[in-house]
Amino acid sequence: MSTPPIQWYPGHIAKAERSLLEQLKKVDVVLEVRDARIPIATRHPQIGQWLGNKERVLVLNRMDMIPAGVQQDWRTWFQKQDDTAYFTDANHGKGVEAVSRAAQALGAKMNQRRRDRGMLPRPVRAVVIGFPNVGKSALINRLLKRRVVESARRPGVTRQLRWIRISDELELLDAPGILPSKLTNQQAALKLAICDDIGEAAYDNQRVAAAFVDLWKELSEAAPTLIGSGLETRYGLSPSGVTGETYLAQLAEHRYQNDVERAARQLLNDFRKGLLGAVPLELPPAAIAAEGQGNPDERAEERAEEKSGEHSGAQ
Ligand SMILES: Nc1nc2c(ncn2[C@@H]2O[C@H](COP(=O)(O)OP(=O)(O)OP(=O)(O)O)[C@@H](O)[C@H]2O)c(=O)[nH]1
Repeated sequence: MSTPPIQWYPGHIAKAERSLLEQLKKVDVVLEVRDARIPIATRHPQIGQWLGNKERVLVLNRMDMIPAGVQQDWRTWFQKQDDTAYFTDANHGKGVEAVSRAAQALGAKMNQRRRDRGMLPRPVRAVVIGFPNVGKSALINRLLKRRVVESARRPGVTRQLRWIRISDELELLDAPGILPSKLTNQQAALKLAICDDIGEAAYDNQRVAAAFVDLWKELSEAAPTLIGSGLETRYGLSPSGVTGETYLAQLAEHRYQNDVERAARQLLNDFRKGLLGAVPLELPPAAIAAEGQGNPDERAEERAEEKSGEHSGAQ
């Protein structure tokens, strides 16, 4: 039997979960950050259970990495699930003010409840959580309007704990909570790996890059105008009619002296840097429907998965 494409280090996963649970104990509100390119895969299946009754604000970061029309379709899709998605570009501070206002509004609600019970109001305590590398530190720095947390390209750089006051109504833990990236859903895990949101895990670049091309093709068939022709434009090679594995071999032959590993790394890096265009790896049903294509069964499955997860915790 061949090895699975992604392998996690059990010690790292257990440690991430322990420190996340510690952080969650201290807060009233959770700012859950997901990657706008993969808003479904970056929803941890256990999130509802971890959040319990805590209020949460849903942030879809890296909005600059998907087309504006797809953002709008996701917004509508989340609204239909009785949820509100706040899109941000934490690198440039876009959309961050709205996230701050949403967290403070939840704080006002909390203080009303405190007053009703004869207690004094206090600032709401919040923490930013999400998978590795989704932009948590960048978002914290933007919320605080200064740099308190290291934001780096390598996953897994954030540590230690302090409260930082954003306003009279809101305090933030300066260290984000990192969601353990171990997922039983291999397709979702592959998307995390493609987007570099997987943290301390070992994976086979060539299998991940081939899976990326296969996914690209699948999405191109469902929504050609949204995915675009970034692969062909950048490498002079079209993925149509070949498997991801063959595409990678052709790319290696065409550009990298048959070095398939180098081709795989380059392909993944180019995507992660946005050099293949603003390409979403998951699409809301409306985006697919607008192009009159797609796989309705898969969409229904995604909807059901999101719904059951969002409602399993008392949110
Ligand atoms: N294009 C784009 N890049 C972003 C955005 N937000 C963060 N980044 C970049 O993504 C990388 C990771 O950002 P971080 O803020 O360190 O992510 P993190 O979630 O704190 O990462 P860990 O500490 O590894 O869990 C950095 O290179 C950021 O500059 C965004 O909205 N758009």
